Amino acid sequence: MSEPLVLRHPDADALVHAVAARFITALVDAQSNDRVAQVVLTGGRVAARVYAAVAESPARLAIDWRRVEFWWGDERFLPDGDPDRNETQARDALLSHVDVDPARVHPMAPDTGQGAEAAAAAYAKELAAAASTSTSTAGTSTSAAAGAGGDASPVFDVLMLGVGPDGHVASLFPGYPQLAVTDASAVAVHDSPKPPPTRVSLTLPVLDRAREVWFVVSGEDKAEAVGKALTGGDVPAARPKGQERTLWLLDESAAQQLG
Ligand SMILES: O=C(O)[C@H](O)[C@@H](O)[C@H](O)[C@H](O)COP(=O)(O)O
Repeated sequence: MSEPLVLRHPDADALVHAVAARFITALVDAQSNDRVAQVVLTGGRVAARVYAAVAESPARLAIDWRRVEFWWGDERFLPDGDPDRNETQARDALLSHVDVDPARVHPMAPDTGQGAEAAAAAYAKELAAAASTSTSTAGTSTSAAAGAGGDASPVFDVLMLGVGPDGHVASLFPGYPQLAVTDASAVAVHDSPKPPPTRVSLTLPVLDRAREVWFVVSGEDKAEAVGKALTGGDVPAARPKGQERTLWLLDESAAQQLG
């Protein structure tokens, strides 16, 4: 597990474009090792700006988008196409603008009446299936990472996370039971303090399975959560760590409690 590296940016615009450049470079680097790049997207306003900046960057053409596997760290459990879904946001800002392989885009299921628990179980199976087919041979993704229980998943190259003012990441909220789940890769969340109330989220063991975990945070309303997370405070954002790197990518507003 890697210790956090904090990178500060003058303002939100600089942060968004620096993260977009880093995202593009990370995908190019992963593909230069003859691997399918595995990325986990997040929701939220900052993430949407990063995706749009990637879509606008001429450097995006350096990526073979058909050899990028897209996952989500969490999803708002809403009907398909709902503008508040993280999938809708990512498709509108980025995925619809580059030549992705639809078979390599793995959204969490929308609300079709089956319940969030079924959606979480289905995603866990999808992650496990991807883990079982991941090999180190050329042209496919990285070696799998089998979890202790039902939390197998591929090894992700980049896992992006936003952070809430309460220190939540993905849809893992302070004091919620999902933080303690270690025998499943995805869980349903009910009564979320951040609307909508029902969500699906990856669990902490899976978030830790990324080579790099990136916290992308902007705004003074996040400063307290950032300060707590980086000083061992009891917030969910203090927990995820990358296997190789853990980056806190902040604008000065979000970093103001770091001194
Ligand atoms: O579904 C969600 O809402 C996100 O996954 C959530 O974890 C988000 O990343 C943070 O709440 C930050 O959101 P903002 O960037 O909009 O503040």
